Amino acid sequence: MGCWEVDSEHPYKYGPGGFCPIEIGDRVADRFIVGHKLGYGGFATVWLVFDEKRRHGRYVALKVVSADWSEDAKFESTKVVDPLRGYERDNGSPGLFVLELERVFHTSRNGRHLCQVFPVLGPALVSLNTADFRLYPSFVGAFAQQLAHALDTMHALGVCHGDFTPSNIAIRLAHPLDSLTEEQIDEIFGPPQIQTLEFFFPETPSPAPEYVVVPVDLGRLPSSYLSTRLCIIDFDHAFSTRNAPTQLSHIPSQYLAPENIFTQTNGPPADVWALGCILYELRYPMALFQDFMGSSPMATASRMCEVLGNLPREWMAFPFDDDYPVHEPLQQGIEYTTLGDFTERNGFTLDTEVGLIRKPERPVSTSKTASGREWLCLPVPTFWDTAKRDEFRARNLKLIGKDDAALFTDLLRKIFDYNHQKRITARQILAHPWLKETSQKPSNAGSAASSVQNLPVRRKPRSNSASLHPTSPAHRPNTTHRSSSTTAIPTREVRKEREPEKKSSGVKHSGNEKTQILGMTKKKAEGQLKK
Ligand SMILES: Nc1ncnc2c1ncn2[C@@H]1O[C@H](COP(=O)(O)OP(=O)(O)OP(=O)(O)O)[C@@H](O)[C@H]1O
Repeated sequence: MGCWEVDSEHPYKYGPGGFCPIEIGDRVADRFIVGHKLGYGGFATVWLVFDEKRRHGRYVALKVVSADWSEDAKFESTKVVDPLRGYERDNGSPGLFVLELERVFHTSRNGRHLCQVFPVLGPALVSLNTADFRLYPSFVGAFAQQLAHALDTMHALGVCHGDFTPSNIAIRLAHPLDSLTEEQIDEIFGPPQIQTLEFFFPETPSPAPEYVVVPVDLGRLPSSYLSTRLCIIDFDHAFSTRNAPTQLSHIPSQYLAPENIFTQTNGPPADVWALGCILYELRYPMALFQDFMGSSPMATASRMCEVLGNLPREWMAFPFDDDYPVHEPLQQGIEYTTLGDFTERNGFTLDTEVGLIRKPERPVSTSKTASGREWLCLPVPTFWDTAKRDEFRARNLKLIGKDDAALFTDLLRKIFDYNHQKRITARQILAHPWLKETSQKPSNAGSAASSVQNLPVRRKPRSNSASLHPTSPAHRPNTTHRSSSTTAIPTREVRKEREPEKKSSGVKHSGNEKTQILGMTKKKAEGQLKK
């Protein structure tokens, strides 16, 4: 298929049993009119839809699951999350966990798709700390506290998330979008951006839509629409702590816990490991165990060795085939690799990695109409000129202090214990001094109870971001920069160049010239395609 650089699901996801072909303006399940794309994952596409029946409001998020994954046996997890549903009911909403409001089915030429109705949420964490945007430190402590609390609650209720990543954590809206007209929503998000697929699917009828859509940047919502509360989504891979599966986790490689890679063990400690990865990513725009050369369990394990020191001896000698651990009997004639063969070290230990964290300075703003992204993040322009980049950093991105670094490293070391039985629990994380320090700073933006008035004061933005037409550079979609070098030694600088590759939800999209811009309705879309 070749490389696919557009920020959308890969076209190969479409086919019998695969993703549901959906275009802007389509009517799904005889009821939902598709307005914009909100996101995509390995199993589904998620859309901002207008609900003709308005059972849960005018706009909802519709997650349309691939046909094979929609079969009864594969959404068993809904029973698993019953304790979370009960918790939400007892503790009032909106709460920590976002569970489906309703489910319907839709039949496409690729099969029968489960469509889950959810409330519309704000930006996912994955889009808040990237090469182009840095989350203000005032949010870091509050978010860390909420995440540890969510995990602690889940584990206390006997549920493991199993896919705890920055893509599955989102900011709740302060209030629904329902007072906005479709035109106002279009003004906020701009016209949908698409990539046509005729090259991939010359046959008719094609199993794919005519084009795929780049997800909107939910950070373009005015800040008044965003709360400071995080919530956890996507419980598709959740399981009961009493019945943990023995298998390689579905979680993306860079969040895999070592015991999962080497012994297929799943459970609360693996969620905690993933939380450690997320805490680091709240502060640094790159995954800690993301290898420069690519994403796989072996690449992750080798990064663990680099950052944390060698794994136990038996794991260093564990066989991998094609970068995946081999848990079946070994076969003759196959050349397996082991981590023992991996000797490369570039000196990036946990201490040096944490020492590289820079805090963005918050420009003070009082404007409530600034875009959510401006309120949450410092935009970082792309500098090709090193002097300019250094000047920008010196002015806006300050290295974290020694005390902060020492406390944060201490917490991460306790989380990244290779022995999952000795690993700190979510509850113990809540009591760790780093969390206490950072979540109680006076400038803090978001204890669960804080309101917009308690937030740090903000200076009026330089641009006309008060309008519903976001025009500042921070609002414009960014072009993903990809390093063409795959042979260079993975120095920190080179890895930074590659930062944008890992985050692909909501904000970034390819600079591919063929990506087109469309209006909201299908009619408009068709008109553009004919041009
Ligand atoms: N209710 C929502 N409101 C806004 N955006 C959403 C909502 N639900 C999901 N999204 C966006 O869609 C993306 C994909 O959703 P989700 O993680 O549920 O799909 P998935 O196919 O199950 O993903 P995965 O590969 O992680 O299992 C999310 O990362 C998020 O950016």
